[in-house]
Amino acid sequence: MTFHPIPGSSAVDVRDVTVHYGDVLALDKATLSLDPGRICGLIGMNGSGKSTLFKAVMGIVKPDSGTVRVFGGSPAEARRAGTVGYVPQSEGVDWAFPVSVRDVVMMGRYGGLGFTRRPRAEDHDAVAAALDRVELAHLADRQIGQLSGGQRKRAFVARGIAQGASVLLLDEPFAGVDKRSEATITRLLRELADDGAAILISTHDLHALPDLADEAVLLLHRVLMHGAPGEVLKAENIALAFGLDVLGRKP
Ligand SMILES: Nc1ncnc2c1ncn2[C@@H]1O[C@H](COP(=O)(O)OP(=O)(O)OP(=O)(O)O)[C@@H](O)[C@H]1O
Repeated sequence: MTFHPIPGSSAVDVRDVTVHYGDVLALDKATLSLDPGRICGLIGMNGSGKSTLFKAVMGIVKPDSGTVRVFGGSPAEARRAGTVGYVPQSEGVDWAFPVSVRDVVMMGRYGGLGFTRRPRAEDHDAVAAALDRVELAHLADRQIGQLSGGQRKRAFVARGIAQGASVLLLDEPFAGVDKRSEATITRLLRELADDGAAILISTHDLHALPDLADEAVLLLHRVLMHGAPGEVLKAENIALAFGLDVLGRKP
């Protein structure tokens, strides 16, 4: 693979990034950087640009202006090299697709090569280890759609683990997820961060954030605020991002 990380650079560096879809402004000079070993919660209302930010970090959406760097290099190359892992929103996945849980996790091993390469012993070992880590080894042969919401998320986290991603992007990982899966995913993410991964999580679950994240970002097309979760989650700051008064005061 042709990805060459630059030592000492941030895991993710998004600088002054603007993205339009036609006339719709999705990101407006968004600036954000994230270091290895850190978990960052991304908070913003529907349509505030969270998924677009993820797509920019994956090199799938090209900014109109501004720059995105992953470990100092090109985001698309980082994704193709397996450096960036993605746990999609449930809505974005075709759950009827005829693949097993093991197949989904194996996809993390193929990178840009597609399915033309036969898995080697080391690929099988990495997949088995990742399934163990998310506590899904016993369900490896099930079709992916035959898992609960939380188990599906864990399967995609396992894909990121199997590919050895150093940047993990999770889009609403706790939506429709039972408490056990939430606890497993939270514990795993902390372990992955302790191993040096940089983790960006979009979530509407504001209560879970202080236990989950080291830092938080409020997004409303722009980055309104980036800091410690306790500070970012203050009612007046949340009100700014969501355009409402969460304390119930009259404007
Ligand atoms: N492919 C697209 N074509 C046109 N407009 C788009 C497209 N994708 C996103 N948008 C628009 O860009 C803006 C940002 O969308 P985005 O999906 O990034 O927000 P989000 O914060 O992830 O929302 P949600 O919480 O609902 O998932 C929205 O106004 C959305 O309607």
